[in-house]
Amino acid sequence: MEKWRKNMINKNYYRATEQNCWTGRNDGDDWVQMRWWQIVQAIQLNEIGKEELEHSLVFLGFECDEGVARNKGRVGAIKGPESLRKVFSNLPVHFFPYQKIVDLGNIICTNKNLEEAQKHLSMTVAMILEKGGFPFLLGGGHEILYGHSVGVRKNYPNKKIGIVNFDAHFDLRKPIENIATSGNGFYQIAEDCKRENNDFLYFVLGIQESSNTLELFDRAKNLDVNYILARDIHLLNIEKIKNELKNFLNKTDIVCLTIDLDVFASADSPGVSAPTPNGLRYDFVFYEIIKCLAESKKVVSIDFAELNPNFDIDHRTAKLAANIAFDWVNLNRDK
Ligand SMILES: N=CN[C@@H](CCC(=O)O)C(=O)O
Ligand SMILES: [Mn+2]
Ligand SMILES: [Mn+2]
Repeated sequence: MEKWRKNMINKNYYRATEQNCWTGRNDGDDWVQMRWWQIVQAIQLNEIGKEELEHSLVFLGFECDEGVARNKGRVGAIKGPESLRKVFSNLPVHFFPYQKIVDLGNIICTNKNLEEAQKHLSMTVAMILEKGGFPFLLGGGHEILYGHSVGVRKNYPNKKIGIVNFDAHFDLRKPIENIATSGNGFYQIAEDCKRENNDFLYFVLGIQESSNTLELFDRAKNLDVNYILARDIHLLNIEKIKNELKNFLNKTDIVCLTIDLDVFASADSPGVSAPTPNGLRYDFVFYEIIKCLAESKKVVSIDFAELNPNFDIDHRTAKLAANIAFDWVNLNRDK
């Protein structure tokens, strides 16, 4: 029996999604009338065969905010996956029959054992990739990133893996006694890279000077992190940003994309642990960056992190994430 399958039969870290959680407005059954809820197929982890994930976008939730709690943030991201599924449900289908969507359910962390939950996440991500799917991960605190990236590394041990992060924060805190949090995922990855003799290829866009200490800036410099401040992400700089991103992408074979929703302005994205009043907008510039990533054809997986429905006025943050998801799928559809 495959290792991931054996582990998943122990249900401590996994909850399947019921098909009926995918529901929404019904405009009819013709494919030009359809919404995502009508095409998503909920499949239990232990039921899948190879053909079911091939060329599929595969949702996998990470019901966890233990990393946020350990980082002294506002908890609530454990309910992020549920909220994301709700807003994704009503998105119109602009790609059928090009794109199949599967929902594999959630990795859960109900016992504070974050490290074990991250292991299960990584195992499942590796399995999805191995079976030809595109992991589309629904957080969860930004501790989702570590499990995500370890899973990608498992499946691609010899590739140059770049990580592109949209975030107000570097997430380069030094772990105390090896404890994972939502604020140290990139430090953990940097350490792994050092140990395994891999390049640490990290590009982060949207950094706020006022949300990161000089120590973190220093660490970013020492680790050769490419970063662009939120303040420098605007129309006048668009060619420069795209060039920097393309130069980074050229150093990589494949890329994981992670979107910490606190990168956006808190007016648009209030539902996070650490809101950012002067964050990014989802405007033309952000779309151009996403388009540049899609055109590279190097992105193998995505996660959305830090959605905290407790503070999400009008579901603004979840809907913003849904818009990114919508654009991402349409930018990548086969024409
Ligand atoms: N995931 C990262 N979170 C931020 C939290 C900042 C805050 O709570 O204000 C960090 O660790 O720096
Ligand atoms: Mn952040
Ligand atoms: Mn983060």
